[in-house]
Amino acid sequence: MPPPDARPPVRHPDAPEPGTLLGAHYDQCFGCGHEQPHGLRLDATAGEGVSITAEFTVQPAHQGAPGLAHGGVLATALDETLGSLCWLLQTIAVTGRLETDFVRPVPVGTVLHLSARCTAVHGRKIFSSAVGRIGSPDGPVAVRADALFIEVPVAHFTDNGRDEDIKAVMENPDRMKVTRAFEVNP
Ligand SMILES: CCCCCCCCCCCCCCCC(=O)SCCNC(=O)CCNC(=O)[C@H](O)C(C)(C)COP(=O)(O)OP(=O)(O)OC[C@H]1O[C@@H](n2cnc3c(N)ncnc32)[C@H](O)[C@@H]1OP(=O)(O)O
Repeated sequence: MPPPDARPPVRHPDAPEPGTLLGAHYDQCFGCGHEQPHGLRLDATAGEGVSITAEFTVQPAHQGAPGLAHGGVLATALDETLGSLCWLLQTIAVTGRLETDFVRPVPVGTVLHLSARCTAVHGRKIFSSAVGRIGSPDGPVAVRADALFIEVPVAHFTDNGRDEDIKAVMENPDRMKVTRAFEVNP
């Protein structure tokens, strides 16, 4: 829960307009990267205020039980959607805590409609919530989550990421949309 002196989130003046398809922040991201063969390839769209909508289709590679999505995959979809809120805050942040409720089983082939909103900001801490619905934006709730993201410097990635992957991004910054959008210079 946000502390009492947390402030409401403020949409950054340079945030993408509502309705803008955000695209992958990194082509190898398991959540949104289009070069990641078994990833979720989640497509997120900027909403009003500090909110996001996103969709992903559950593939056979995402199974846990036969014909059903793995819970970890569903948590990833929530995590990725919540992470996309950073575009609207124009902040670089990572998940510190993700509390997930699995409400209904999600069959393979389902289009999961996700929505996320930032609820409060306190210093480096970003509080947010998300929900995933089956089949349509008004469909039955399958999963929901509350999250705490923590703002980090770029050094979080350059100091900790595997060298060859960091080097590959530095050699071709277009592989990582974030480096362009936030004018990050690793
Ligand atoms: C070339 C490169 C370009 C890079 C361009 C950028 C790319 C952008 C990609 C983004 C990608 C997104 C993808 C999807 C989102 C993921 O999945 S991100 C991946 C999963 N997450 C992680 O790997 C994070 C691992 N954890 C950590 O590194 C560290 O624990 C953290 C989260 C950075 C926090 O460490 P810290 O900076 O030392 O902060 P710390 O002082 O401990 O905590 C700060 C505050 O947060 C609170 N806090 C911290 N953790 C927690 C927790 N788990 N529960 C409750 N409170 C907590 C603390 O109590 C503290 O509160 P206050 O005292 O200020 O009130």
